Amino acid sequence: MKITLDNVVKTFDTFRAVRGVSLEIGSGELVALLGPSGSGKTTILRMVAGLEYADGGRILFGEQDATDIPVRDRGVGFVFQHYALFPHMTVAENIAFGMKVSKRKRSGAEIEARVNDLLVLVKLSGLGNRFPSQISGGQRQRVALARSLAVDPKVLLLDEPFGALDANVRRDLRRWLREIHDELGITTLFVTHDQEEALDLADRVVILDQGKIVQQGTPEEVCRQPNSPFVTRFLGDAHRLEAVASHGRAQVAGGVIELPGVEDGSVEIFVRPADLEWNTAGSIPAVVSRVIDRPDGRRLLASLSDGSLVELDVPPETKVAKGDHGRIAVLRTHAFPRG
Ligand SMILES: Nc1ncnc2c1ncn2[C@@H]1O[C@H](COP(=O)(O)OP(=O)(O)OP(=O)(O)O)[C@@H](O)[C@H]1O
Repeated sequence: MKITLDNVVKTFDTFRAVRGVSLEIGSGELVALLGPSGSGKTTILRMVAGLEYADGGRILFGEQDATDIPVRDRGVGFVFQHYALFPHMTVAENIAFGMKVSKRKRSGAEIEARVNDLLVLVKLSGLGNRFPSQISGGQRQRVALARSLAVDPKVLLLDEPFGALDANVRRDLRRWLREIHDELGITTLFVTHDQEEALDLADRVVILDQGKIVQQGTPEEVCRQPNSPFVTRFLGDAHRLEAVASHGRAQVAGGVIELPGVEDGSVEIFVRPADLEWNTAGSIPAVVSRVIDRPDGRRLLASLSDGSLVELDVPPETKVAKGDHGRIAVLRTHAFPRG
């Protein structure tokens, strides 16, 4: 089922939470809405679900205006971070609930078979008789997903479904969600404020700020070609330098940064830790002010001659210590004219 948002607006009292959002989610696509707190992600999801009404623009399910489709007929499945399971029902009863109250009547045997299939799908076979208090947080979210899938939704809406879980469980669950999505092919809209989660999971990432879409594209497109300082910073650690570009290069902190294709004038330049190399042939002099060891390498905090501090990653075997003098090579940058 394709979903189209056409210039959708939502105002709470006088506050405009969603300011003219246009977006198409293709049939079978997995799209992440990514943005800081308060950027309007949940409000958009709730409007697609029919839990909130847009006061401007249109939302289409396929070719049909969603306002003409009652909420229960939209074929939408939800999983929310705090959408608790019914505590007095077993896992199997929780999954069966939607089928029992659905307009479409199913026999007891049919429901039981479907619950068993879903338990296999979410890798919880054998746990159907447990109560929610007897399983882990990650398992509960898998039950919540199984419950939402039970009624064969055409669209799946997920609002920070793994938000309350620890980092390792989150990573496992999002890989698993991606596998389930690939198997079932349900059109999915996923809300998160976690960049890594969106980039890891989605076919397409839609970045929101203050109720507006500021960029959308594949994870590769938004990472490699962020279109603004906001997106560059929001997607990950980035150090900001101010400089004046001239003939495709700029003087920065006692060195030179190449800026191919950048127009002459005042620019802000962003560099990520992986964009920099600790290299005797580098152009920018620096002094190591701290070394942080990590499982996959070492992160250096290096001070530049202008007093700023940049972070860069070096291989784990690199011999470097606090106070060492060296040079930094800049491998790539994101530069924007200063308005
Ligand atoms: N029912 C409401 N009444 C008034 N204001 C609301 C209501 N719901 C949301 N808002 C406001 O609309 C803005 C967008 O909220 P929304 O929950 O959509 O943001 P979000 O991007 O999902 O944020 P978060 O990541 O914190 O959940 C916020 O400023 C919020 O305070």
